[in-house]
Amino acid sequence: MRAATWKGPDQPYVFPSHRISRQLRDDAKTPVVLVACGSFSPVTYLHLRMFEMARDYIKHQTQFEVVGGYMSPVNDEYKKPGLLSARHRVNMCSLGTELTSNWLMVDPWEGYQPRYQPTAVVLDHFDHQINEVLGGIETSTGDRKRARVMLLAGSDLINTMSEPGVWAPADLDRILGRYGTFIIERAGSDVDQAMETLTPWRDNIYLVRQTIQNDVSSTKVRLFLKRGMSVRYLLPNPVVDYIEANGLYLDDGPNSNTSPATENTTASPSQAPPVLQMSTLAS
Ligand SMILES: Nc1ncnc2c1ncn2[C@@H]1O[C@H](COP(=O)(O)OP(=O)(O)OP(=O)(O)O)[C@@H](O)[C@H]1O
Ligand SMILES: NC(=O)c1ccc[n+]([C@@H]2O[C@H](COP(=O)(O)O)[C@@H](O)[C@H]2O)c1
Repeated sequence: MRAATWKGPDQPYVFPSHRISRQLRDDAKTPVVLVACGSFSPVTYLHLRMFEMARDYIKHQTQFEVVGGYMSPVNDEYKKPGLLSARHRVNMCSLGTELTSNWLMVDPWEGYQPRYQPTAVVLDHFDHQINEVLGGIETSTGDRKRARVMLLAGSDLINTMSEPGVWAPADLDRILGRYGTFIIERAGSDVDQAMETLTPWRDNIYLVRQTIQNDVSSTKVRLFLKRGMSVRYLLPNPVVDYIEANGLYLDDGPNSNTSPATENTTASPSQAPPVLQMSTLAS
């Protein structure tokens, strides 16, 4: 197995690139690398499925060609409720991607940093690694094309982009103007309203509808685990085994009374745990 296990910030960092397609299949297309930023505490099948939905959409409806996909688990300093250490989250994402997919990877870089890294900085990191360090993607004639790094996110995340104080305006301009995003529709998040505020960047925002609705969330999974209920078939089996072997999520975990922190900004009220979901399960 080639799963990148957590080595810790003291070990030399190596950018994972073992599953990047280094050559374009269709020279006319623009290579794209999908990057999902999030807590992944723990990673679920829905997180993995987001990449497949985006790849199908890209294949059938755009002039892009997907050459790689990454999960980037957020730094511990994000301090969101239920956020387990980056070590465990990276290990779980590695098990989930390496054992269930042939193209997805996990980058531990965010977790290795001494502090929280805003999403714009994370996308800059990927852009640098793929286009400067690796030199982009080769065409059939041996030329090299820059890959577009694009954010992959659920519609709840895009909704926070229209809320004051959560994202620095310069960061939004970099994320949506320079990079762009694929948004996976999420039940309960009205994306149309958010899109109105984001119209300056609408050409760089692609909305992917979920034709088979799946509303698994990490919050619900954590609640099941805390109550001793099964989460099998909501997450990849190796991740379930890892959680059991390490006795994870048996209590509320770290940051249970805090809101997530972002570098430049105040925390978003919408990032608090979903009260409706909690109370629905609390009977
Ligand atoms: N059911 C879903 N539908 C669409 N997008 C989702 C879904 N679950 C998670 N995502 C997206 O996956 C990314 C990472 O999510 P995150 O790790 O915060 O998962 P989560 O399940 O929302 O976590 P939590 O329940 O802890 O808030 C975010 O962009 C989020 O919008
Ligand atoms: N200002 C910012 O860069 C900013 C604001 C809010 C969320 N985020 C990112 O979005 C992701 C959100 O993850 P959660 O949905 O788990 O809270 C995290 O990776 C976080 O870093 C970034």
